[in-house]
Amino acid sequence: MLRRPLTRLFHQCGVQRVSQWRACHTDRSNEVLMTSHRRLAVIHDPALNRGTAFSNDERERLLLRGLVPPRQQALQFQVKRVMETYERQRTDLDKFQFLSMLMDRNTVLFYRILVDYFEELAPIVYTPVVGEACLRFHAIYRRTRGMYFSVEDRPHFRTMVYNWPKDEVDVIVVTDGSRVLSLGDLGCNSMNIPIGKLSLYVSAAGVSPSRTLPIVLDVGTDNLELRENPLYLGLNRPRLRGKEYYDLLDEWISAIRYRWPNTLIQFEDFSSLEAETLLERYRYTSAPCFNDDIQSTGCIAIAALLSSLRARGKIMSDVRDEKIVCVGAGSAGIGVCEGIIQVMECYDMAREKAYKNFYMLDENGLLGRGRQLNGKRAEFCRDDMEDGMSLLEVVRSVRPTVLLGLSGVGSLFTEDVVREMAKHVDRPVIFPMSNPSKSSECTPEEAFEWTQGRAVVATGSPFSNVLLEDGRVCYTNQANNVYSFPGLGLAVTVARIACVTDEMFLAAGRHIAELSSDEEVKKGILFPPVKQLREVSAEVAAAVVFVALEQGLAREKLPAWACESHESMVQLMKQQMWEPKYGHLVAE
Ligand SMILES: NC(=O)C1=CN([C@@H]2O[C@H](COP(=O)(O)OP(=O)(O)OC[C@H]3O[C@@H](n4cnc5c(N)ncnc54)[C@H](OP(=O)(O)O)[C@@H]3O)[C@@H](O)[C@H]2O)C=CC1
Ligand SMILES: CC(=O)C(=O)O
Ligand SMILES: [Mg+2]
Repeated sequence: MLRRPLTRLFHQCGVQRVSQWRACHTDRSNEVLMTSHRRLAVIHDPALNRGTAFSNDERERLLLRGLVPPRQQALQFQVKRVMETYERQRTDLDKFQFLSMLMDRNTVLFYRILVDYFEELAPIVYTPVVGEACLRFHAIYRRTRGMYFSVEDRPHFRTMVYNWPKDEVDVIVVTDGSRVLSLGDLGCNSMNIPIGKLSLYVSAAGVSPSRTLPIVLDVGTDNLELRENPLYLGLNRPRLRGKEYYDLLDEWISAIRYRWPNTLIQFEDFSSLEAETLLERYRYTSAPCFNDDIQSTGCIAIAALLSSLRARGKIMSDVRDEKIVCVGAGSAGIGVCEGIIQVMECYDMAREKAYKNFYMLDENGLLGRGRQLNGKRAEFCRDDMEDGMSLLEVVRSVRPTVLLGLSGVGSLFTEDVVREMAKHVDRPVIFPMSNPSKSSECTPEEAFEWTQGRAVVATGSPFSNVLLEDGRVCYTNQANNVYSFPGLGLAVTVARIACVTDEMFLAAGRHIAELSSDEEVKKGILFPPVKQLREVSAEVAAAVVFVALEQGLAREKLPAWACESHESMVQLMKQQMWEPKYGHLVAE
């Protein structure tokens, strides 16, 4: 990606004269993989392995003759074989494991099928199945991937970062496993989350896989069941908290920055208090970082809401008139409502006034009069309403236009609630955004049935469209932060963005809202489907880069032609994407 050019192409050289080999992906990113391995070492390195696809020439030069079956096969036939075996896996968890093993075996082949069959495979490597895989991580563990930094490693953080074999890392996704989807504290079992997120950076935005690094911070867990399980792979100690926790995080981030000063860090699935504190602590002081659950979720919610205005025949500035009930006042709920407030501000609404459009509930009901709260939550507290009102009472009294679910609790949007809402609005906007699927506040089927197909629906995990009894098809959307973070990562990598700002997510969200045609949005299709995520990511990346240029945060000098228009910037972003295909092997 706008970096090292290919140096020496060396096809013809004989093996005796060659001491080192370089596997080179002649993809558009001009990425060069270095290796001094030969024979089985090449086959056992997923970044270099190409299994039956090694050419005769490569077999000769890498001393692989006889170590792979004789017939040379093109990638497309490998894809066919892999997909046939994949289809034979019995359960979703079997499919997850099958794909993990493929990822460990052959990077190009893994990403080829992930890109080509994205719609079918994303729910396996990502939500919902990744949740099940985290619950079972200790039981199904096969091979290490990424890095673990535990409390006990603390004195070694600065040196252990050098144990990672790559000098160049574009994106790190890190979790402390304290709030994994809606599954709670899973400690070290959370590793599949950063791995899954990074596989989306690669497949959905063309970030180079060799430049990604998944990390778990093992600061202990309060999940006693896991701790007492002899197969659990994390430390058997309670979670570190307070000053000690933040000191450890400071040391970790300083070690990371010591080796990789410009790498993008994505904070993922930290529990709310830590998520918000860490974001405020590092967002402006340390090179690019963001919190996915707060900021990227805000981005896709902005997109879904603005697009829903189009679906309802309104204009974008009508966002100021929305009455929004948000169930869930954690990092995602706050991130989403904060994002929508920023949109309202864009349409000249004062922030203090904008808060009045929101009604937020937590486990104790409405955040109302007299509730003692800290931080951003306090701003959403309604002094004009009784504290603790139930969701049904709130919906009855407020008559909301929008109902958001970010509670992590399935089935909270009951028939009573949805029918009550639908009495007062033509097209109720219902976004049950919690993950995984069983935590969805309602299913699209329920939302459509209880509103006679009038609802505009977007869920966090994927659900199918719904066929009503009268033959109408009702469309569902996946309002998931996967629409946001891969494109952001591509933008940060290509333009070497120094700092990730809220304005970048805002611009991306507003742009995604315009990607569907009028005809599509009228049907309730709010943005392009996940199978078009590569295109969406290029659009998101372009929108983000323009904000970075405006804010003086892009350190890379981008080609002038690309800066001429949004379309040209999209073009540049597409050109910079890593493509899963075999390049030529070249020698050093
Ligand atoms: N679609 C997407 O892209 C994304 C979805 N999410 C999903 O959002 C959900 C929440 O994430 P996050 O905010 O980080 O989690 P948190 O645990 O921080 O927050 C959950 C919030 O829901 C509240 N809550 C719990 N039970 C109820 C209930 N019965 N009624 C009303 N409110 C309730 C909690 O209340 P209290 O504070 O009292 O405990 C808390 O405010 C998860 O399922 C996550 O997977 C997250 C990020 C992205
Ligand atoms: C999607 C996501 O980030 C979450 O559910 O936490
Ligand atoms: Mg998350």
